[in-house]
Amino acid sequence: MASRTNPAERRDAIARQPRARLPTGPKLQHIPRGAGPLRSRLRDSRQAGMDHDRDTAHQMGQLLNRFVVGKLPFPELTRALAPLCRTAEGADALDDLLQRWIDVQGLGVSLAEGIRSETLTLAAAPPVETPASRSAPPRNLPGMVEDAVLSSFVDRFKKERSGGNPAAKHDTLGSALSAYEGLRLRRYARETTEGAVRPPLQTKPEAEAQKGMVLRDRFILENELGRGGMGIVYRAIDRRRLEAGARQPYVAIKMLNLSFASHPDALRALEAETRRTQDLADPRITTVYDFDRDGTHAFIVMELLEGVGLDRLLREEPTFCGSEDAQRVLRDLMEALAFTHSRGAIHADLKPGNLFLCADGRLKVLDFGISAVAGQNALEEAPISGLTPSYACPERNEGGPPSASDDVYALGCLVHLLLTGRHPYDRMSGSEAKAAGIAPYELPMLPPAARRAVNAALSFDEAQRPADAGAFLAAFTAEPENRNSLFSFWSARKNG
Ligand SMILES: Nc1ncnc2c1ncn2[C@@H]1O[C@H](COP(=O)(O)OP(=O)(O)OP(=O)(O)O)[C@@H](O)[C@H]1O
Repeated sequence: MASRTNPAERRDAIARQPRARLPTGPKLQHIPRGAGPLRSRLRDSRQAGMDHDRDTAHQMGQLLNRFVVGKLPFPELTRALAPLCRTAEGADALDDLLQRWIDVQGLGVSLAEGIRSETLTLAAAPPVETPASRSAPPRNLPGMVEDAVLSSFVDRFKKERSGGNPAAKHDTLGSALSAYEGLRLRRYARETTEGAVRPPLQTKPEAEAQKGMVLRDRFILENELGRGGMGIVYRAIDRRRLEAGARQPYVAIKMLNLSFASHPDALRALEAETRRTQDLADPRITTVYDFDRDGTHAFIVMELLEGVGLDRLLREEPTFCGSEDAQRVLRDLMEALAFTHSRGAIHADLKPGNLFLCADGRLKVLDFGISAVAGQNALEEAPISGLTPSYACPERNEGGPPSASDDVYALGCLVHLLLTGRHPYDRMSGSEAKAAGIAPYELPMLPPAARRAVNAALSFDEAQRPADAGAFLAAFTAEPENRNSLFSFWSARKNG
């Protein structure tokens, strides 16, 4: 096996690369409007002894404080800060204040940048003259009404859900959303016949999620972590946690594609699924805190993971495959799946992209059960990506409902990938591999029982596969050398 020096360190380095870290270096200086990112600026133009107007700084501090505790929305914060930043001293004071919040309060750099750039842009604009326009919200009225109506549906739904029959409650939300969608359609139809331009029904460009956006007056989107088939994942500050003095005020928010807003069935099923995931209290399963809506935005709030996705890790560090860390990932995955299958929960889209290696070496499984929703007949039109063909068994490729045995097939693929770096069927989908009549590669490093278990897991015939991950784990660890320590045979063979 290729020699590897400190894989954990290299992994940590990969995990660290793209992440915005809070600056620990020297303080930042004021630079002219429109110049580069906050953290990259130097302070060499700051005059020694230069002091900001104390009142201005105090006023700014109060505004920022109210924003962070959720009493002042982002647009109002920047509108209130802008007049204070029309002079170079004012802009300097804002920089100092933001820097202090970054250093002392843990305010995210990108959020600080967002506040700064929006404030300075507003400050550069000609002063607004009329009181009416000063207080006017930036958004159009129909959009606000729509957001308010949709929010009220969800609020009512949540209230009802907390005391009654779950089926009836879901129906309430579904029918309310459908009725509202119908009303919108009729309104647009009327406007069109009256000669007005028909706006798009599902997506409003101004409603796209972006950093700095505040959801439910609580979650502030800080920066994008990545994109998937269902939407965009953001790192966000949870003001409630911040107010409560939580050590970790950050969460991850998956903003679902805007098209979800017009699929009440999909939303309902997804919400039910995320609630089920909340019951899977297992440290290896990513914790889902909530499913919520704000206006046309539907989103899932999860624990924020620090580390690296396995898909990226395998791309950037191929020598990870076969390492003892990779074996540990496999063991954790097998045990996590055995646990969830024993609770009747299936994943239905296991793949490297849904496995996350935390900075402390722990495995976390993402998106549990979400893809299973896509398999339900009622959701044929749902905007959910569903499954990943090269990790899906033939019957699932052919549209069959998800089952624990699908996860076992994907697990077989992941054993190959993590031990050898190769997909057992050269990334073909289950159906393609079956049609081609090929067999999986051999895994000579495994003891015979474990090898048989993996081959059975990769069978194209569902009846030949272990029924669930518990059965797979039992077969995989059938030999005594495996049973004590799942992969002790590996180091024994390496050293032998
Ligand atoms: N809770 C989280 N904490 C930190 N990063 C996350 C979290 N959830 C997802 N991510 C990251 O966000 C990115 C997008 O995740 P997402 O689950 O949407 O993508 P995916 O699984 O590749 O897509 P698909 O929905 O098509 O399966 C990935 O890089 C993932 O590692």
